[in-house]
Amino acid sequence: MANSAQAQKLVYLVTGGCGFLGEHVVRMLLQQEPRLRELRIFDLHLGPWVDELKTGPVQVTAIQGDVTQAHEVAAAMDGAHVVIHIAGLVDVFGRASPKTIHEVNVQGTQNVIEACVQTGTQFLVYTSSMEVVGPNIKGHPFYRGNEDTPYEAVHKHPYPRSKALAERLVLEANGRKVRGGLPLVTCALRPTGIYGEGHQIMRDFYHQGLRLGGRLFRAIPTSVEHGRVYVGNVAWMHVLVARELEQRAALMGGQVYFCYDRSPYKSYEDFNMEFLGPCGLRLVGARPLLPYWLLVLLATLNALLQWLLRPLLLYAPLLNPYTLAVANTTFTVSTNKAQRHFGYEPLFSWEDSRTRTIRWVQALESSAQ
Ligand SMILES: NC(=O)c1ccc[n+]([C@@H]2O[C@H](COP(=O)([O-])OP(=O)(O)OC[C@H]3O[C@@H](n4cnc5c(N)ncnc54)[C@H](O)[C@@H]3O)[C@@H](O)[C@H]2O)c1
Ligand SMILES: CC(C)[C@@H](O)CC[C@@H](C)[C@H]1CC[C@H]2[C@@H]3[C@H](O)C=C4C[C@@H](O)CC[C@]4(C)[C@H]3CC[C@]12C
Repeated sequence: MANSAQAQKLVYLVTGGCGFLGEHVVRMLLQQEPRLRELRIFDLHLGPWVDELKTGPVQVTAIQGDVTQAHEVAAAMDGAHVVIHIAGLVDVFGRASPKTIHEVNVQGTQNVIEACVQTGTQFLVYTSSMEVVGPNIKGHPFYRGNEDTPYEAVHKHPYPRSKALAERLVLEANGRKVRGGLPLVTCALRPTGIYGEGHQIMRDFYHQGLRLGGRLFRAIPTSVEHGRVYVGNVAWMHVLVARELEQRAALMGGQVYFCYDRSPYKSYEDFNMEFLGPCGLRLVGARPLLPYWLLVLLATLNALLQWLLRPLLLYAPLLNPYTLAVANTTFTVSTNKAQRHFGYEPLFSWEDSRTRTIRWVQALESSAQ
């Protein structure tokens, strides 16, 4: 989109801008936000691709930093009009300690909020998660619910707990006075399971299938629906919210929005096969090949092994008691709150999202050969 000089006046800060979702948000901002003068990409691990972005009309500033370090966040925030806070430890596999997950996801978010107040940044978009809601520890299904659907959100696992605490901090900060006396306007976006180019778990499933002779073995009943949303549509919703938050502060401030598109409702495994099937993998079994009690036993053994091996090496398989429980609990959303509040419509159709993801997996195939 042509950037006229007078329109380019805003400075955006994206934390976690080099991650799976972050990279898509960064690229979407450069394509779709004409008011951008400077885009600051703040991440613990900067990607080499960031340098390629520095040739355009928008000033792209890569900042290697840690959201747990308040002074680093404040320095990156100084002069920014909007912050999109994506950085987080997405760990349900026991790779990081509960303390570290809390430090990054909760304290890191608090540092972002305080940096907004100190520096005068007035608009904060937070990437929350469906897991703030559920599935809960009781395994209650959430069937095509929306932002107002009653549900007992009870968490024990460090990751969902941290996302729920962080989201609450963000929503409670809405209306606080920032430097200069204006109110902080915040909102939180809750993606369900994101898929698309760069999704590490999809990559893991693909490589697992290659190792097993092109086969994956069904573990989850086909009847269990799991909400999924294409990364490009999640990125688009972030861009749109960041753009509309100023004009619609009274309506959007302090609100949560599920991220959704027209991706079909399926079991987690059947949904993955939409992309892995065309790339030569086969899902064996019309129903789970093992009884649920045996899967629970195997998941528990994995957790025990992880604990025993931790002093020697990191053993973090996909199957553990938490991932099995989540995979086995229906959690889908059906809402139009984002459309009603700020005119969101998915930018990518299901067919386009599927094609783009298949092409990405196929590229993995060629790089694996
Ligand atoms: N992937 C999903 O299915 C999904 C679904 C819902 C919500 N989310 C949320 O979206 C956000 C991004 O998730 P993702 O899947 O892109 O994960 P990711 O791990 O690919 O990206 C996270 C990014 O944050 C950075 N980061 C981690 N710790 C940091 C720190 N201390 N300081 C600065 N940067 C740090 C990482 O380097 C990485 O680039 C997370 O907040 C996650 O909770 C993800
Ligand atoms: C080994 C089998 C049981 C296999 O089917 C396990 C799948 C399991 C690894 C995934 C099933 C559901 C996923 C989670 C869901 O998509 C939502 C999430 C919220 C987001 O904030 C972070 C990622 C995740 C927790 C996601 C992680 C993988 C699953 C548990």
